[in-house]
Amino acid sequence: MSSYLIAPSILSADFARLGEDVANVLKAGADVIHFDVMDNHFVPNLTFGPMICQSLRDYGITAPIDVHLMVKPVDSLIPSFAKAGADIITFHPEGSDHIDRTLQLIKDHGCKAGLVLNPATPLHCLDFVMDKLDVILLMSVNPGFGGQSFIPTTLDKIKLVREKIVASGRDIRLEVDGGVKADNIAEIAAAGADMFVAGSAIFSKDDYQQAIDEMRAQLATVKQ
Ligand SMILES: O=C(CO)[C@H](O)[C@H](O)COP(=O)(O)O
Ligand SMILES: [Fe+2]
Repeated sequence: MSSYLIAPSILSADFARLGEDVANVLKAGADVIHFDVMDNHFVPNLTFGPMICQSLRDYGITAPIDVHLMVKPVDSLIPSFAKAGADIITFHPEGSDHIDRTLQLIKDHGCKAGLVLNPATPLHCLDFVMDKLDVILLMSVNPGFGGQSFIPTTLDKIKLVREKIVASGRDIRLEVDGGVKADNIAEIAAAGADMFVAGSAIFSKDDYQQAIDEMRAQLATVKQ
């Protein structure tokens, strides 16, 4: 399996000084910036769009930006996020009328593409698009808010998705989002995840580096 990636979710960052906060979390050792886009329709909350992504690039953020689209419909936002500097774009199958077409649209715009499955969304929608997936994101909370508790049944789901990825023979990231903390990250990795979104567990701490170091120390205990 490839190396572990830690992706702080800026949902819990300080929006009044976002560029500085993102730069600080990267300096503290984050690998990827997770960018939660909510539309107050697909999920009951409203966040930010492509202009903010572009602002982070203009501020000088060069790290990969992982855009998690919790919107419906999804297609019309993809070209603007690609233009604004997204590297990875993931969406929920419920947000697209034509999942294969949306994945292709993301790839045609030069980004890595992924599907996001809510805790109760079954795995079958992955079956005929594995060849187009760069990332599979499993939600370990119901989407819409940071600071929720990890739903334990996600661990079995991670194991099943890891089996599917191995069977596909492809290099697909298995990302987990929601309630990830230093005290459960090892268990999540042992189940088969290799990319970890953490919002409140990092941004609520005064010392981001200590929070990320603790997660990496836990990951180092996992047998691969
Ligand atoms: O997609 C999300 C919520 O819909 C967020 O990425 C996620 O909840 C991160 O926050 P936390 O680590 O605090 O749970
Ligand atoms: Fe997210």
